[in-house]
Amino acid sequence: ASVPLVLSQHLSECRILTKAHSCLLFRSCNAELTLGDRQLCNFTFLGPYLRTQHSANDHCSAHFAEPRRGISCRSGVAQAGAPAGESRAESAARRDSRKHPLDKDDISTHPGSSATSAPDVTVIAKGDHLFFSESATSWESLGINPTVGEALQGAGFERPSRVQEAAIPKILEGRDVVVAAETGSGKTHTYLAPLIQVLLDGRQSGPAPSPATLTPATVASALAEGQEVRLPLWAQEESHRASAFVLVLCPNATLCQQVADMAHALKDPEGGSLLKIAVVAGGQQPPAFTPDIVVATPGGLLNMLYAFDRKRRRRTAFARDVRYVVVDEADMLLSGGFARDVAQLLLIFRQAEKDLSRRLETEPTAEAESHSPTGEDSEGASETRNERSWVEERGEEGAAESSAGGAEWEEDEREDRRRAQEGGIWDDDVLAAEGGPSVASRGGPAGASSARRRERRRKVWVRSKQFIFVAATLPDSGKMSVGAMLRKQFPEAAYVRGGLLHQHNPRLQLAWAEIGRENRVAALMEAVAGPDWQEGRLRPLEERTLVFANSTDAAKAVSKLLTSQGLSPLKYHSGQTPTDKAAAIRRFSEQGGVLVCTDAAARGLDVPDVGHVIQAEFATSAIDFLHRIGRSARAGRAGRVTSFFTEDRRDLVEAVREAVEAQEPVEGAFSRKRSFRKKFKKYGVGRQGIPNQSVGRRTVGEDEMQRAQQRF
Ligand SMILES: Nc1ncnc2c1ncn2[C@@H]1O[C@H](COP(=O)(O)OP(=O)(O)OP(=O)(O)O)[C@@H](O)[C@H]1O
Repeated sequence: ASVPLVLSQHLSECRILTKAHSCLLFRSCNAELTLGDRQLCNFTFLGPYLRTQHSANDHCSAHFAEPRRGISCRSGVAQAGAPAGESRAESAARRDSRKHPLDKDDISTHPGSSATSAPDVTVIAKGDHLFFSESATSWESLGINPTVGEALQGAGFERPSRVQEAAIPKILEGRDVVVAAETGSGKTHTYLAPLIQVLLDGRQSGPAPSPATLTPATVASALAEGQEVRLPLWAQEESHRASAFVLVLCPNATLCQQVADMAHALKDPEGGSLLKIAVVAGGQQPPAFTPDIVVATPGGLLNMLYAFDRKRRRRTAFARDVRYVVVDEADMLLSGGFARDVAQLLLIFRQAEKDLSRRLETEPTAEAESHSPTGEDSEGASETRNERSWVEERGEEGAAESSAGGAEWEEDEREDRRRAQEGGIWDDDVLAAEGGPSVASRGGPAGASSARRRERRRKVWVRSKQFIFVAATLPDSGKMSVGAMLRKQFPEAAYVRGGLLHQHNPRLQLAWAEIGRENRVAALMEAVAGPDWQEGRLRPLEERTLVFANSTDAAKAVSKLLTSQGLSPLKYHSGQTPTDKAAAIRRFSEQGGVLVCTDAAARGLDVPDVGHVIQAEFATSAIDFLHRIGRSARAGRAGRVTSFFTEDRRDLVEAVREAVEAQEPVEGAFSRKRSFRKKFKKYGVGRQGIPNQSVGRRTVGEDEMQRAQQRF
């Protein structure tokens, strides 16, 4: 069992590099570094890092003094990170010249997780369109334990997908990970499986490891080196391990429920769910139990955290106990209308980490019993786990409190939002001054003036939370792109990039047709119902069909049109209640047929065997195009797409089509929108009159039909 040891550029840090079983190594242990027969030093294994001040050369090996979990002894050959004799300036120049390897085509792993080495990026081979990993890859070989492995197999997942193969070991290492991979590649289980395992491990492991492994001295010296130190779950006090939970953020209630259902489907041998899962979306009350996984929309979560909570215990306990934060559909959640809410949440979580870090540097144990993420919860510190639970804050008591303390919480929320807006998670320099008042304890005018007195805070702190960002599209050009911001804010993150990221899936057959007002109804009906529809011979649809329109009105009009022709389409758009939307998805999954929808259904929705995606109106951006077509050909299946477009979308379609036909990423078209439409508006080209469309059968009045056509 040889484990390569990699020494970083300045030989101040060693990192154990293992492919398959890396997770098993991330236990507390002391080890020694030797050079030939000579012992160089003893060192402490801090999470994924080994730290030593000593230089070494090619013949270093690591010996673990304390066997853990069946690993008796492992050793390996060290490779110097920098060529012999290279000066600091030379190595810096070499580093700078390195391109971010997200663009590479072949499978390649770039080890190194410190800020001084190349980013760790795994790019799944471009030429390989398979969904599954090599047959030799098993869940076990990725570090998944038998409990979770059997649960995955029980859910029908015999072996990992390629994205799972690449990303699960990195997540198990406890590092921040960015997974950017094509639609339908299995990203949800990529984070669910390892995080469920880590939580189960945390619940089951025995007493906390000796505090000697993480003393203020070791922490301070590690931080003094200017490097990140991680405090993984295993290194924390048992009570904190027990209360740790996973948060998954998703853009809407449907996707929250879908993730929760996927987690629920992983069963223990008795048929029960492995963990307790709660969905927090919309105006829902917090769950009546203490969940292990919370799947939430940003707005729903903020509502829960800021309402009915006079003593702020819920927010404090939540920020302290959330140890794993997954941002699904990260490009959407970190930009546009969601950005403010998500930045505010991430700011609270990172502030909790920093406050804990401060305590670790001064207090004598691995985690101070009384640590308080936002520095405001002194009374909560001595409470037991159940008493501290954020769930306890729900219910009538909270509702009664709301009228008394409402203004205060609103003040808190305003302040947190202001900070998030000012720069928040995207600008560390505005984070709290060392030793200064906490985020949430600032408020009102006093808070504003203390904010002005903020000092520059050191950027290195003990990391106790793990952040995972997941996306099927990740715009990465320009300083303000989500990709660039993630690189800046999470410089140590490992990346996994799908081979077909931002590309059309070759298992999808694409058809394109420019339509005008005169032929659009016929074209749509033929695409949905087949060429015989004019003769009134409507056959039952053989494949699940999704029809996209660009607005709720257009979706209603298309739906009416299809109904008028004898079809019974289901609908999914933002004009419906959450219950109606959930019912539509359920029926579509169970019975098939046609679902007419807006982009509300474009992202993340996983309905098995959608055979045909029709764009009755072409997407307004290349990103939406990728998400829409990604509802088909999921998990290695095939599918087809019919895209209708009108003249005003011609340039966007051309840009997308060119990339698709060249089998290249469509990134170049990401910024193209409705330039033709804008031109039309600008130069005053009016709408054409709408000629009567002769359709095969009419069950609605002529006027109504005309209105429907006009909107579509
Ligand atoms: N290892 C596996 N074996 C078989 N099926 C799998 C496996 N992993 C995931 N799947 C299935 O693949 C489908 C797509 O998975 P998932 O929804 O996680 O994709 P995704 O990458 O998140 O897509 P999107 O970007 O569109 O959200 C799901 O039906 C899921 O159950």
